[in-house]
Amino acid sequence: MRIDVVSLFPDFVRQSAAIGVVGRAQQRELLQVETWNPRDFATDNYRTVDGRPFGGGPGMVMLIDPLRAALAAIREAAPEPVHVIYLSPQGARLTQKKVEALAGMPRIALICGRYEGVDERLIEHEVDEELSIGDYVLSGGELGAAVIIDAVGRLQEGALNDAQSAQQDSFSDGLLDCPHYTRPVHHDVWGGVPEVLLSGDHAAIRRWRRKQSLGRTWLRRPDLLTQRALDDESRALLDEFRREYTR
Ligand SMILES: Cc1cccc(C(=O)NCC2(NC(=O)c3cccc4nocc34)CCCC2)c1
Repeated sequence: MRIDVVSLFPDFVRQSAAIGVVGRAQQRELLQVETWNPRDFATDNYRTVDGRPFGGGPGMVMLIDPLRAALAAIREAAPEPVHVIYLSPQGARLTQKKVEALAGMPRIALICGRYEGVDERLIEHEVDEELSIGDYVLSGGELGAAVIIDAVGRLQEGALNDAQSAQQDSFSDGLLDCPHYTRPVHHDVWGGVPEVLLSGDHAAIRRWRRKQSLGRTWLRRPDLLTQRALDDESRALLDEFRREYTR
């Protein structure tokens, strides 16, 4: 999969995609991330990329033409069609379901806003969808691009090892993770590790972890539970957790 990113801060995007799982996916050519700076497509001597907003008011708006020229260069760089995403607080909230859809595409382009954003006509004529990583104020869309690159990159076939795949699967079935513990078995200040994890009874451990995931999801993110049906075993485990919890 190829991801092209349009950003005034290409180094940030490139460096964040060069580490860890995504960095290795790039080295193994499971993923290709290219960055494009609109400033390189500005035609005036000052390499202008922003303009004053019509209607007045504070701040600047990113100009259409440098962005449009960068997108044209992106399209020309490879034959496959490009799905163009503008990272924006006005976008639909990014979900794992959306990430999985994007991960199956041959190419996506990510446009990162700065200043007050981009000229609306660029969005109307060049953008296929707007996506948001959350409801808070950011300085630019680059963190959104980094999130998409990571979430989509790790889903490329062969990118994850078994441990990482297991972690991926646990959230992918829509639940929060269970608690994790490591040595020491007894900590002088914080006590011990749940006995079942030391028992070697792998069926009981699996059951305990599933019950913890269900219980923590119920306690902390009940909204995630309404989005998915639970099979009989999970329903029984959650009921058991809830009975113990309210005791
Ligand atoms: C709730 C709210 C209301 C109004 C403005 C803003 C705001 O933060 N405006 C600033 C910009 N924000 C983002 O790009 C951005 C922000 C948040 C999530 C995102 N997911 O992708 C890109 C995202 C837009 C132009 C430059 C940065 C936020």
